[in-house]
Amino acid sequence: MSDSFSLTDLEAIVAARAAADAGASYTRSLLDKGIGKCAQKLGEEAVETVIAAVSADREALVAETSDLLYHLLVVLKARGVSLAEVHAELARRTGQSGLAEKASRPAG
Ligand SMILES: N=c1c2ncn([C@@H]3O[C@H](COP(=O)(O)OP(=O)(O)OP(=O)(O)O)[C@@H](O)[C@H]3O)c2ncn1[C@@H]1O[C@H](COP(=O)(O)O)[C@@H](O)[C@H]1O
Repeated sequence: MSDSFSLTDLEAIVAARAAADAGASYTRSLLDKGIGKCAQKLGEEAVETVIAAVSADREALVAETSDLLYHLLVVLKARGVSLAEVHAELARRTGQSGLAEKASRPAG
């Protein structure tokens, strides 16, 4: 399973669990607390990922990145944004260097 498991699979799990009973699902209980709590958890996991990266703890970095991606998908679900929209934006950006994009921005 892990070989083919993707963020799209996790997005589908989050969507299914959003319709579950809050007592049986962390996802549903988090969504019930509102976008503020979902976003707070995302921020916490981002900080924990940064700490794992800086401390060069490879195992922790994998674990914290997994928490971060899960909580990102919960926030996207809370805001009704699909992973397909994110994929489309990433695809739109391919072919342009990040440096070229930065240079094309208005000064300021
Ligand atoms: N990938 C995850 C995942 N990653 C992290 N977490 C949970 O995120 C929570 C946050 O971690 P913390 O250490 O901050 O926990 P905490 O202090 O208890 O959290 P809060 O009380 O602050 O919310 C933990 O309870 C983790 O279990 C996840 N919960 C669910 N999933 C996926 O979602 C699926 C559905 O889960 P349920 O919605 O619970 O059925 C699971 O099978 C997984 O595939």
